[in-house]
Amino acid sequence: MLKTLGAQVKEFKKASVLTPVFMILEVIMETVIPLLMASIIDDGVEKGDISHIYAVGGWMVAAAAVGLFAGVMGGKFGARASTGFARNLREAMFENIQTFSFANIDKFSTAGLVTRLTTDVTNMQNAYQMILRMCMRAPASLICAMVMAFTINVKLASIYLAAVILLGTCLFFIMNNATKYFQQAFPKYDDMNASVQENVSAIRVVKAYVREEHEISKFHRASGNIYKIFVKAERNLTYNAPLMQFTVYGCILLICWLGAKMIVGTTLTTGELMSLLAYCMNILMSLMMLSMVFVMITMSIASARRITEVLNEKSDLKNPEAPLYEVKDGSIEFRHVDFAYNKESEKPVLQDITLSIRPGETIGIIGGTGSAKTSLVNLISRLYDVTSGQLLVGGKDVKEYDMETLRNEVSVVLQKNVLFSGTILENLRWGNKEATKEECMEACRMACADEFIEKMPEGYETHITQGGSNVSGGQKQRLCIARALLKKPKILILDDSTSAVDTATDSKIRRAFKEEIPDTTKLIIAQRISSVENADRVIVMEDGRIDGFDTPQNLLETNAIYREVYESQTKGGGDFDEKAGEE
Ligand SMILES: Nc1ncnc2c1ncn2[C@@H]1O[C@H](COP(=O)(O)OP(=O)(O)OP(=O)(O)O)[C@@H](O)[C@H]1O
Repeated sequence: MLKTLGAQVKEFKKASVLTPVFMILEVIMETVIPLLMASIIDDGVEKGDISHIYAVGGWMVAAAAVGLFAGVMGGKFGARASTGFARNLREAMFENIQTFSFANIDKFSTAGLVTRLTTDVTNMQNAYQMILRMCMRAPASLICAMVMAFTINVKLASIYLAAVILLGTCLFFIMNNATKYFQQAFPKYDDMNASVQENVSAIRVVKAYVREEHEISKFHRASGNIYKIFVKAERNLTYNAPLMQFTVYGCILLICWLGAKMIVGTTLTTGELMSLLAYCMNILMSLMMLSMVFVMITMSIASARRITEVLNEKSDLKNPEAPLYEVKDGSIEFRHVDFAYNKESEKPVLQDITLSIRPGETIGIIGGTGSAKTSLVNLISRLYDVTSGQLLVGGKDVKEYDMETLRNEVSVVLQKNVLFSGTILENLRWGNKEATKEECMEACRMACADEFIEKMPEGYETHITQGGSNVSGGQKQRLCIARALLKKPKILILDDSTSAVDTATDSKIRRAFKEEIPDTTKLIIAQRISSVENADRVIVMEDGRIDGFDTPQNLLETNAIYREVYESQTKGGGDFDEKAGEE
């Protein structure tokens, strides 16, 4: 953990070293000042020596100025190192997250990653700043003040020692108890962020189902859990300040009482008594600082652990050592492929899949909900790896390709497609940043997106809001298809990507594919039989297995599921699940 986090501080090594150095310099000045003050009182004020007051007073001002300078510089370097550390952590985490496979993301959950990138990093930033500024300063100040107190008067200094031991022990138990609660708060932040994220991304569904009250109470629960934890933690911390004050005043009273007696007995001077009182404050302030550092460190351990988990997470999809950078063609072959999301699960989602697809073929894939159609196509671009068996693209195992090369050749229009905030043109160029406007328009024409884009007042410069909420479902799907086409892939996968497009436009798109990208292998997952009936062959999926793989005409004669769905949809117009479920 330390090695991983240490790598992110390297850049700020100088600032990380200079901060404690300046803080110690500040402590030295803080220790010297009461001594000078004692000299002013004993040798200047009491003896009426004005020149001594001026001379020592000058040194005192100089020491205070050096202390001020050291404090400011320490603060400045500390802030630079801690904010830089936080920036590096955020960026390193974000970069590593970009390498994550779907399985890695599933492991952490999106909300969990957001909390780690925000709350946990801020926590580490505060802790690091505190550590740099206080970790050396507080013990140094405590030790210096204690040594000075003992040099002045052993008897009175022993009172400090007793107070430090007593107060230190109390603070340790209080802070330890509070920290326990602080550590519990982070997983609760994950829950709250998950609730916010889910609500915001599904706000339309929430409104459509009038579930605002339900969502509010769900959020209140998540937020309330954090509140409860903090109340418990803070309840512990409320003892700190009164306990400190009580000890400080107690010590001052005792020192004044005993000190006054000693002054009368001439075993102590007034100046020494004043320095002792100043050291009393230094000692107790250092204790307070140490207890805060203790809380920050223990709290940050939980965050550090959560951040390190993300930084050390390696994508379970590895690029081969000597990768292939060229995919020969769009042929696909599954050889006895099994696949499970959870390796420990008893039954794989895909079982013994064996099939072969020729380059340029149009393959329809149909099957009931959960029959593993998406899981099947996700393996082709290595969004997940097969659990057993082998998957070949262009005659080579997908694991032999450079991942970027493979994914550039396999274009997937996901079921849950996403548009980003930006113009239509910018969104299209996500598929290929080099694409000219003409190429974008050509792709839109093929995806039948040109008609509605040209009707928009700003055409291709129309701004899309986040998530594509200002375009209709069908328009969004067509834009996503155009974006996928711009990659000019050897394999194009449409995962239920025309479900919101009317049947006439759907067939127009498929015709354009056949005529204009004949060499591209097309895999079309669909619920509508009309979307696959002109395919070269159709895969019928049933419960993670292939129930049939043939031309639509042959399937009509040989495959009961296909025939039933065909008949029900052409005669009755129902969808796949309704009819398959009636079997
Ligand atoms: N990320 C995941 N983690 C664990 N299980 C998953 C995951 N995604 C899908 N599954 C499970 O795998 C099975 C197949 O899901 P898949 O999405 O491949 O089916 P599908 O045929 O595409 O369904 P649909 O037509 O509804 O999209 C389902 O039982 C589903 O619960």
